Amino acid sequence: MTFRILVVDDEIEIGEFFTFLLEPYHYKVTVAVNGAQAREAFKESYHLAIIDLKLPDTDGITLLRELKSLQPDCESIIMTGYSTVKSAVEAIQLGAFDYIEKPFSDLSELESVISQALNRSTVKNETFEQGNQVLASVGLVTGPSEEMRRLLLVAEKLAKKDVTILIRGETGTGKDVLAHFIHAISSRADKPFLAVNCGALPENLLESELFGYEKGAFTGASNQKKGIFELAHRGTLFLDEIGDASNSIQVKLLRVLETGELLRLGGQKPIHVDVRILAATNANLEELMRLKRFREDLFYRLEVVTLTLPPLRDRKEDILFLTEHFMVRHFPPGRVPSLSTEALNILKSYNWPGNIRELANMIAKIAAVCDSTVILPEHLPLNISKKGLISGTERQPQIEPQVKPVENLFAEMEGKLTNFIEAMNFDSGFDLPWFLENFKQMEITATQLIIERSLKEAKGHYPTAAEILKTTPRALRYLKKEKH
Ligand SMILES: Nc1ncnc2c1ncn2[C@@H]1O[C@H](COP(=O)(O)OP(=O)(O)OP(=O)(O)O)[C@@H](O)[C@H]1O
Repeated sequence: MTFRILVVDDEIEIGEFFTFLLEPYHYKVTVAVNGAQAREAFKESYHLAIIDLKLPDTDGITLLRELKSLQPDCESIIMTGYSTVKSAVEAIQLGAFDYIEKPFSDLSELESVISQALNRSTVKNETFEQGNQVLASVGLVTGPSEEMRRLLLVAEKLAKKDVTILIRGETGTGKDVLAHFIHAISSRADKPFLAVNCGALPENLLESELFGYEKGAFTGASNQKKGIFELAHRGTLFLDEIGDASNSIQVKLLRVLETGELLRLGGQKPIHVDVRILAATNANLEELMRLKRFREDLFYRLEVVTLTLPPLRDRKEDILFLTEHFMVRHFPPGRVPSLSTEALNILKSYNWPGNIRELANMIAKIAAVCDSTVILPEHLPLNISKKGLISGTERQPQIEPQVKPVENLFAEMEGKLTNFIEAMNFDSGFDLPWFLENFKQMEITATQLIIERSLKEAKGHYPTAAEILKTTPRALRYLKKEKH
């Protein structure tokens, strides 16, 4: 079979190059040097189109769209330079098979991408198989949600490219598991994957954790220690909660990202590191940049490509799948219950501020107390069944709240707390009484903040404030005095 290939690039040499590269395979290569010629060429049918993103009279994305609508079976590969990687990702989302970066440094890789694209129907299944196995090995479950499927497809393509990826999404949407997936499917899979939570450690500890230190760099530095960047050499480093990194850490991170070199604390000699960076955040980095709390230069370095995980409330079709997965995980084997339609409907109408983490925790709690063979609405926690039922039975459209519901606070705090506690060092013990005492202090602070807020709303009028807080003026005065 003779494959017909269309190459669209304004550099004549590129067209000549592909003709030279592909003719020995007896492929028929047609070259177009601009959009007009490409559109003329679209009158013929092709098995594959290799399209440059930047063209004098149009752009590759527009051509790709037109080609997809005229010849849906024609595969496409996008050619891009470093500055246009973002558009290449958009092309993959539009259904392009892959993107290749110019200048071409590895001809065998180029040939391999082309032959994979030409054999897509068979290769597609293999890639999917591989993707599925890796998904299972990192514990990433997904259901029929089209948005997740597309995101994972793009993640899988990008995983192989070594580009820096910024993973965004609300707390508990699976940023951490997605980072594991990207590493596990990348060419670095057999090298280390190390993660550091930029919000969990005080600045000086984070700095020595990331960059290491030389002997004598500070009191207590009795030995030289490698930082996590060095330990992740040739592997992947996952910078979680990047929005929480201090300014000085941001400056140092930027230096490593720009130069590929770091200095240990107290060190003089730059150390070269080859690390693929994945970063994650649930913070509004644009807002942090506006407030000058996040550096723009670091932001643009990190978000070469952004993958945004949808909140669970926007992928309700996955709820059944995820719930069943967590039931299998948390219930004893042979005693995994089924989920009643009523309970499922409630889960689908709840808005899941803590996303998949909240769903997983809920199932774990049910598993601890319930030995029914069917999960019914009464087995669900009250806060979920009440909210779910209201929006479910009244069939109200799910309107995104303009103001944050208090459940979001708890879900976000639980997320932070889980990450923080996972990152803590228990080597020298843990002072639980001190910890609990501080926690009580937090309760006092929260109470005062809420009282102040309600008094502000009530313009200082205690009875109104008490009404807002569903308490009595007397109790309010008492709390205000007592908890100071
Ligand atoms: N697609 C998924 N399949 C199975 N489990 C998942 C999935 N996504 C998330 N989880 C589970 O939900 C919990 C939270 O996931 P993860 O830590 O990746 O979220 P996150 O977005 O990084 O949260 P945070 O912003 O709070 O750090 C974990 O227990 C994880 O195993």
